[in-house]
Amino acid sequence: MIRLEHVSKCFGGARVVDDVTLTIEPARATALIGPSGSGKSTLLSMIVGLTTPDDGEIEVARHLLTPLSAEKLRRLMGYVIQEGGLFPHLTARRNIELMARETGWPAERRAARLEELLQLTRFPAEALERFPAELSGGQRQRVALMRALMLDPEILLMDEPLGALDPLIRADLQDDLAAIFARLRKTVVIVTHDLAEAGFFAERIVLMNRGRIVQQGRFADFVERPAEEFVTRFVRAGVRRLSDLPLPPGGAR
Ligand SMILES: Nc1ncnc2c1ncn2[C@@H]1O[C@H](COP(=O)(O)OP(=O)(O)OP(=O)(O)O)[C@@H](O)[C@H]1O
Repeated sequence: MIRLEHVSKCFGGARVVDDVTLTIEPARATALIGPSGSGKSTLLSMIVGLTTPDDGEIEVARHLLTPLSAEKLRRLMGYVIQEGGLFPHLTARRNIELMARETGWPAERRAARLEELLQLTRFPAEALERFPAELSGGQRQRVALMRALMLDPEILLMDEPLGALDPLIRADLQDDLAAIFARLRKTVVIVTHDLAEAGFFAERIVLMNRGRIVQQGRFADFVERPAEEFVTRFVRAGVRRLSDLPLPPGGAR
């Protein structure tokens, strides 16, 4: 479980995360949505301990996140940053194995875990020796996901993992990611600015605007009980595209 209590962050005098209190339930996916600049990435970066809040408290797996505890707690979290963040001078294999090598995993253990991940993400083994620039956008995202999952963290944080992909590859990866989330049953927080995508991946959706949470709940709550005019507008903009998406595993949206 992840718990945020009255968390705020300012950059250059602007409050980009403003008094956010939020509980993220374990073993399920939560989508963090909102327009560009609403503070989603900053919130994720604070949860993973890379950005320090100015105010408030964050607890990860019942441990208080502090500059001292951050490094240890980060081991519980796999983090996929926007655009994947792969090291361009390392092959796909080296990118994926990076943390396991640093942690001192022997070669057999790394190979066994890599094999599981290749199956999970449907990544072709023969592409492991390629560099990120030699992979397609969708393959790069699969590599970034494998890297985040290598140490089998309890929590998976993904910042716009599908943002830069063309629509067909995006739809493929949406299907695969939804299936992976359902299979792994990890605590997943996925950032998107797309309501349709949020509804596809996550039972629980948290909508942010200007650094604040304006509403949280299921997709239907946003449609049937919008908390304010902004939610209605956001839903209207998103719903036009929702009918284009396949149903998630289990059927209901
Ligand atoms: N390191 C930083 N220094 C200064 N300003 C920052 C920094 N990081 C983020 N900001 C600002 O904070 C605000 C929120 O940014 P953030 O990236 O968290 O929003 P977002 O909702 O994730 O947006 P997007 O969907 O475009 O990624 C923006 O105005 C951004 O310019």
